[in-house]
Amino acid sequence: MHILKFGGTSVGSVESIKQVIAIIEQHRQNDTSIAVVFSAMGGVTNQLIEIGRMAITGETDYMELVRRIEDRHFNIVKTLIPVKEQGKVVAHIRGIINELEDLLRGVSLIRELTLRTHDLITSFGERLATTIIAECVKSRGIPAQFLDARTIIKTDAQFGQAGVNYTLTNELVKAHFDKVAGTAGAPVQLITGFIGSTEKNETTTLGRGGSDYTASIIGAALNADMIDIWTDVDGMMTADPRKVPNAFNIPTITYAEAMELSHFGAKVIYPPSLQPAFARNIPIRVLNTFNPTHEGTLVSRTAERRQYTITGISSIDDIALVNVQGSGMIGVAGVSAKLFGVLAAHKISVILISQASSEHSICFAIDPRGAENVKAVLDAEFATEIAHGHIDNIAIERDLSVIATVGEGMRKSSGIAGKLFSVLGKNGVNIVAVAQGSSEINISVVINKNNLSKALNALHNIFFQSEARVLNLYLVGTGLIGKTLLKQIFDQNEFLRTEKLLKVCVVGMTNTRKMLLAPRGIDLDSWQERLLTEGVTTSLPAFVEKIKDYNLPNSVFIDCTSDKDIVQFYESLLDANISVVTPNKVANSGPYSEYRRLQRTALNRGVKFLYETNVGAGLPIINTVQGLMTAGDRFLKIEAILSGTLSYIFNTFRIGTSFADVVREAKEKGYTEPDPRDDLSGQDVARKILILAREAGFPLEPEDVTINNLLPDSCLSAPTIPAFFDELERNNAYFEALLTSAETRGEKLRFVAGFENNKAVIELRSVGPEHPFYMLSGSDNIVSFTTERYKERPLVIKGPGAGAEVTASGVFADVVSIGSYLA
Ligand SMILES: NC(=O)C1=CN([C@@H]2O[C@H](COP(=O)(O)OP(=O)(O)OC[C@H]3O[C@@H](n4cnc5c(N)ncnc54)[C@H](O)[C@@H]3O)[C@@H](O)[C@H]2O)C=CC1
Ligand SMILES: N[C@@H](CC=O)C(=O)O
Ligand code: NA
Repeated sequence: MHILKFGGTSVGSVESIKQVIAIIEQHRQNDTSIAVVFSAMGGVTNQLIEIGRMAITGETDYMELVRRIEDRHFNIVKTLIPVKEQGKVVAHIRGIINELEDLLRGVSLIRELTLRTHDLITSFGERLATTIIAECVKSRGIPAQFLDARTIIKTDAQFGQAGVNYTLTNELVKAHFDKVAGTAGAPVQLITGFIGSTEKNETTTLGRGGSDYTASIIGAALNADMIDIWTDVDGMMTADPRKVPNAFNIPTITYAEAMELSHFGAKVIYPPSLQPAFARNIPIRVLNTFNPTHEGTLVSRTAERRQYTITGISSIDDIALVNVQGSGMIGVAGVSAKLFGVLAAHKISVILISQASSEHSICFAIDPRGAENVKAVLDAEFATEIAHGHIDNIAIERDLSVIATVGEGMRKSSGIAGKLFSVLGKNGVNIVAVAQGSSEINISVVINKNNLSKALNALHNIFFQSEARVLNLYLVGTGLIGKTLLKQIFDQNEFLRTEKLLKVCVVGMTNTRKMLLAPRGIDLDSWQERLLTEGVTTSLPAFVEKIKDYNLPNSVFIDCTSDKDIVQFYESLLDANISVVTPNKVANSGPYSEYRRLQRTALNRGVKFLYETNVGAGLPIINTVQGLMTAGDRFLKIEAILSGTLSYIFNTFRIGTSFADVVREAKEKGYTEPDPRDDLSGQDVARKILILAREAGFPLEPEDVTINNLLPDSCLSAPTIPAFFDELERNNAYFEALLTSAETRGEKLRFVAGFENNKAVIELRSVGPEHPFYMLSGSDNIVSFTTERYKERPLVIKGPGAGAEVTASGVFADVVSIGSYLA
């Protein structure tokens, strides 16, 4: 025997009922013997409750609502039952509605609605729906029979949530089905869900999940092979898809997992109502009436081997935490008995409990609507202990959520809690309380409500690993480097997704004109167009505020500008657990205290502040220095060529050519700063040697760097970029003279930065063929580190140190390393 149960949405409309009939026909064709349980048409139970309420208050419009229910049912008859049979069915329905109307007239006369009558009124929903569907099924030539569950499910008289008399019920169910099996044609039993009756034949209802309960009771009594719960979603999902867009279907789940998940708000099924089936080890499938070929979710005693260690993540979005604490609780037996005793006596349901082994405090989560009441109750109950100072005041904390990570797989593997706390920590989600039952299949954490979505998505992303981890990027600056970076991300995304399980998603971008924020991602093959058409006028403060508001997990802010003002936002971004990656040297080359503060903030927040491209573009210079420092080496001397622009210029400039033109070429090749005066003035190199010295452990200030000028004063003081180029033209002879003097000695011009004995000096030198800096070409940078461990021969890094591709690539590598760190 196979039991099918269809919920309210499955029987809510003409179309869905057609679908239901098709599913029943399918089973008949497959020759499975079935019994089918139905809920009321979607919304009808609530309408009946409302009608009852109106009837006692004497509001007469309730008849209008009754008419609406009647019409909805008549409409099914008119569309799904052949005309010649309609009269009979309409009369039948009318008869049932008359009975309801008589009952309501009684209620409105005596102005009283007992729970008993309330149950009777609500029973009409299932009775009407099942009656009609039975007629529809029969009119299709399928042998079928309406079965009023009140004749087989016997309960006590606890109206509203009646307790089932299993002994009697099981007997009646078996007897009925035995009798049906002996009947010619063995008609399919179409059964009203949700209702039963007392021994005195008074109508009762079975409480929450009532129709599932009916299916479960009958399935258990008949020892069914399977129970199918037909609903309007493709089974249970790894998380609520409204909160976690990447959630997906769970093919198999155990009873225990289903129970834990549903306690934490996953509402597809209500497992307590399936208890009779669980007890008999009857598998239950959750299926979608509107997508009947989908495999749905199989709930059974043991789940098959899983790909993931956890099965699902669920949450209760709004809870309050009650904290009872005090020195008088330590080692005193009976405090928790008293506490939970009084909560039970006041019918206060506790969602989660946590007590540390110090016994100094117990905290528990409750529905926030009851928080005031709980406080009053506990204040009264513990008045003496509070007065004597044994217990501090009872404290209530609000605006919290609880997230439950559930899975049988957690029982056997270590590191799950570590992963969970680590991912929340790296995303700046503070954990207010934790609970793990000894069954080990649920770890619950209480967090601030405003972090709920971020936490759910971050956890889902990390635990369901075959799904790529998402990095959410916000890019400021879509100039040379920014644009190249976007292109590189676009080209590399597929590789990162498949090979590194990393999904890099650009969710915001801005330049000086327009900004665009799109938490669902911006397509990188058309970002220019989107920024132009959908972007709004740039406001950096607004952009940053929005980033914080979105509170997306694994967020990275990328500054691809050379702007000085933007730097002021770094600290607050890091503070909000957003990593920062930048080629912009401004932040790291201001006052030492500011440099230090950013480092500290990132460290304290567990996020990253990365700037490999501050020195030597994509060359691994900063990482190398940091690596040596971490390993305890000490820096003695740094000597370097750190300007790609100046390297290019001195490798290209020849007597008889225009120095200004060579500078223009460097700019066109993407080597210069947005303002090339920064390069030629030595400013850019000064920043770099300062940053290197700081990374090497020396707290230098900008004024500790001496720049021996390369340019004549008139060039240095040029007020605009065009004026600067004019001055360069005018001073061509000066540059030729520099070059000639070097060449006559067989040397080359090099703009060298040096750091030794706490002093940094930058100057133009001419070096001979024996010098390691002689053999450079193009935009090459070179840096030579003499350290305690690299004393005899220095550690040297050399290669192109400027240009769009190599710089963007260095920025990209920083971004990807954050992806690995977060994983
Ligand atoms: N070119 C190279 O080889 C290297 C460059 N860098 C650094 O990369 C950074 C970017 O350089 P480029 O791309 O060449 O500059 P760029 O001038 O081509 O682009 C700068 C972008 O930033 C935007 N921007 C500037 N201020 C802004 C603000 N306040 N709000 C929003 N957007 C703003 C501009 O609209 C533009 O889109 C600079 O800091 C530079 O020092 C670092 C290493 C190497
Ligand atoms: N303008 C810089 C670019 C890298 O920082 C240079 O020329 O080196
Ligand atoms: Na670098």
